[in-house]
Amino acid sequence: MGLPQAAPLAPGLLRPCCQVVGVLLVDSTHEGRRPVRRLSLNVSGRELAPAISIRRTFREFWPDTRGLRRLFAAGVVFAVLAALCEVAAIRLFGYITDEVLTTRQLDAFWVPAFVWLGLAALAGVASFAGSYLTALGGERFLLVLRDRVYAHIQTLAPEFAEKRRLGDLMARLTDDVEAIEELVGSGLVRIITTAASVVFFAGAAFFIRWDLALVTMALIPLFLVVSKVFASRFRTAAARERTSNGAMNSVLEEGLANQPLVQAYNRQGAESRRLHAEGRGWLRANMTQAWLSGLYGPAVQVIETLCLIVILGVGAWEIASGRLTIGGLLAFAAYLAMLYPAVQSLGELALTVSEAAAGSDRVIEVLSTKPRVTDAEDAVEAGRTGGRIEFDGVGFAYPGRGRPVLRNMSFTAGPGEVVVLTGPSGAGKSTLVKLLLRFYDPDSGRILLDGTDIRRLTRRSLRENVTVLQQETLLFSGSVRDNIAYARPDASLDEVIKAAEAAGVHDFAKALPQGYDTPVGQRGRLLSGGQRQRIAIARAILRDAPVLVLDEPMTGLDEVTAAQVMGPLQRLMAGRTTLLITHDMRHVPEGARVVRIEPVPRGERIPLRRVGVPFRPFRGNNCGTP
Ligand SMILES: Nc1ncnc2c1ncn2[C@@H]1O[C@H](COP(=O)(O)OP(=O)(O)OP(=O)(O)O)[C@@H](O)[C@H]1O
Repeated sequence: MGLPQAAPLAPGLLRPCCQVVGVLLVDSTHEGRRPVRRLSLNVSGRELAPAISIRRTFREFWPDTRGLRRLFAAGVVFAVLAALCEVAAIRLFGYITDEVLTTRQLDAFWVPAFVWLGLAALAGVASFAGSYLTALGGERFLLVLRDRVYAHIQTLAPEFAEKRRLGDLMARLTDDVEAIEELVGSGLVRIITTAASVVFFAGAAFFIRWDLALVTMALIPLFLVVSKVFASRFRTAAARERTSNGAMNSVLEEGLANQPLVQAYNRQGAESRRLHAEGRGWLRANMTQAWLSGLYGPAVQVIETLCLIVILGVGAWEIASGRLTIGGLLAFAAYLAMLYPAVQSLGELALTVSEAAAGSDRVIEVLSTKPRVTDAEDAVEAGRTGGRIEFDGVGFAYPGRGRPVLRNMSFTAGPGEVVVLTGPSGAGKSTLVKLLLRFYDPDSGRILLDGTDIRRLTRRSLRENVTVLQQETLLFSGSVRDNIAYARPDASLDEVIKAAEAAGVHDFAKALPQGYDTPVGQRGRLLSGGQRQRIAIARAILRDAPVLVLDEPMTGLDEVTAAQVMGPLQRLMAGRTTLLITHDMRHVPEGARVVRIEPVPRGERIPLRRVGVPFRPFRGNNCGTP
């Protein structure tokens, strides 16, 4: 968001002439640029954007413009061509004034008039081509950037997203990425073409009368001072607007995502008031921007008027003494009428650039977050394993938390076996799964898959061997078929139906309005809990991994539904290594081995993370078989 644009650079060749013919020769096209209303730059906290480094921004993102630089270069060339046409057209206007209007020689009118028309057409085409190519380059750059940031976030453990508010991450992937584009892509084109326009219009004015040009150029710093005075205030107002916009989006996102909770607890009024309070903050921030925009235009107009009055005064004197023609004066004034907005634009660009760099800081922060767990350099592909799991003296504390969650945890589970992990809430059962999937590595001990330490395997191949059925069934908003095939997008419809039959999905899916193509709604909310669970089981069957982790698979299901799910679950478990996390021993299959996990007592500490250091046992063991 920048200050209101004082005047577009290449709005058409007639504009300068209209201004010149007008009484005050003042550019009257000032319009407050409506602030772009985006998602927030900062949703997670109230602090404004951190310090910026433009050089760092270019170092980080310039390589992403590879393949697009020709588009940007062509954008510059066409925009510069359009500006040159403007320069030539103004010159023609001066010529027509002196050779046709003053002398009343109508014959001399036609040639310059047609050339002028030709220039207007050329400028129009060049201007169109310039803005189209720049937009194309800019949009493609955005695509590359967004893909890159999103792909990076996907390499980070789920903890990264869990610790942040969704709105904040969304803002980084949308607004902030856009801000970078405005600096490194189209912004750069704008800077170059605006600077070129300044040189052209100033050069043309100097060409007509260098001494007069020097006098009027002396007033240029006034524009820069005004821009500077307004810029800092505008930046603060814009940052505040983004912060309150973000807060508002967060309230909206949370309120809509938790609508059933809001309505069940009769909190509709409270949620509306929360939105209203944030909306008022947004309103205030926008009003500050509005009055700054409103004031900026007239302030600039006064300076422009002052400049043009000086030109007219000095010009009249020069004409009277025969050193300047009327056409020369009008062309001179027209060049200045084009030059001042261009200078002003440069001042505003500094603001746009600094704002854009603020957004880029937030994206760089994401990109510089390194995954806690990476593949070892000599990591090997696991291939399809037998699925034998061994936890060998595993100890773990979440980063930043001194107190360990797991301590000296040992157990094994082999193919065809069901190991039930049970214990009080918070004992660390789900943490075991995160370690098994290598979202984290243990601080001590090791986890083996078919006898190989999982730190020696690539994460991708390790995870291909493990299927997790989460406590909260996770579905996407696609169709029933999409959700089952998520496990293997290349699966045929027959394979999907086979998995669906084994999971008890087929009967209810057939009865849905569009069968397997019926949308399941946001997070599968158009289905019942039991149906969602069975779709998740079908997905797991289709995936066919040797290790299966069931995290409270019956949570939220009534007895009848739980019984319906039990059959498909047992089919799914058959022949696999199953870790069943549950508090509810009613659904534990016969012959299952039970491992009870106790919370680590308070006051127990864990040595700092030393991956690869031989295991040193702690006192006691928080794992046992009851
Ligand atoms: N990302 C995290 N960062 C820090 N602490 C965490 C994180 N996730 C879980 N914890 C903490 O680790 C402990 C164990 O959590 P975990 O989810 O493994 O327990 P659980 O045995 O699965 O509990 P439940 O039966 O209630 O699901 C808890 O005290 C929890 O607060």
